[in-house]
Amino acid sequence: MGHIAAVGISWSVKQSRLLDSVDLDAHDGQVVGLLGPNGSGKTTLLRLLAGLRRPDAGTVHYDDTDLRDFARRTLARRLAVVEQDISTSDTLTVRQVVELGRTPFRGRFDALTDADEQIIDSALEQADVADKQHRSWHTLSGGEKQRAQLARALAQQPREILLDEPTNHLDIRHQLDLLELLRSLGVTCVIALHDLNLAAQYCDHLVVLDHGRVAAAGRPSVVLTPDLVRTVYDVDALIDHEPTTGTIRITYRSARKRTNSGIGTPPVSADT
Ligand SMILES: Nc1ncnc2c1ncn2[C@@H]1O[C@H](COP(=O)(O)OP(=O)(O)OP(=O)(O)O)[C@@H](O)[C@H]1O
Repeated sequence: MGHIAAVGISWSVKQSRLLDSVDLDAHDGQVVGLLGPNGSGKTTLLRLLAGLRRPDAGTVHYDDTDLRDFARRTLARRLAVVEQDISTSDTLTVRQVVELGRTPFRGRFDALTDADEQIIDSALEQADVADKQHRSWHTLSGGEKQRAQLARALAQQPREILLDEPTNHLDIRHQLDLLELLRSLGVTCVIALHDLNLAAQYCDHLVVLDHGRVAAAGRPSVVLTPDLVRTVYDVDALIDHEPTTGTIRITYRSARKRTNSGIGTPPVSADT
């Protein structure tokens, strides 16, 4: 369960092609990082994977089922989406927001069951917002809202989760907590990320977009090369392995420094 396969996805607005023949494969329980500079097409691709937009070409399958064949409610019973723009009614409490995660499993006028309440309690705990559950949504900080949205997604007990930069408001402790939690769930995840080091540390597989095309895809150790970082991000980087864990480690160096002094070479003083 939980295989996402997108093949040959293209999408255009007016004359501009925002995605061009993009493939993305997320196997059961894999954490797939979606990387790329601002405007490279990450959010657009996630929206197409979520069925919020229809591709002009290509297909998306969840296990053996074409996304186009899912009833909305059936899809919502397996797929959770954590979007970047958090638009939730200000009048709700945090717990009420998280309760929304149970909507696909309830009749319109059904009360929450004890089992629902337990799932909600557990989601609030996992996302570390249990102590905020009775607060009004609008009183939360950006990072707390982001964690509460994660709790709502977890309350869906999804097989797959799509997350658009879920760590951008989080302090480092909560960034690590979130990625470790996602890894431990065994749920298939596609996560748009900007932090290449976190991607290297927590993702099984990476897809790097550049101007709407896949620039590279594969294991982090294969994908994250100085060449890739230079070509896609226009940044010079030193890439080595963290000595204790062996994880890929990226140290950024600006292109200007390289031009002046060369990578890894200290600037030459005028009087030497
Ligand atoms: N509806 C639209 N009409 C016109 N252009 C659009 C539309 N939606 C997205 N774009 C453009 O498509 C490109 C890709 O946008 P997208 O939001 O997918 O990028 P992203 O990789 O998620 O960027 P970021 O890292 O900044 O969040 C951008 O140049 C954006 O301006």
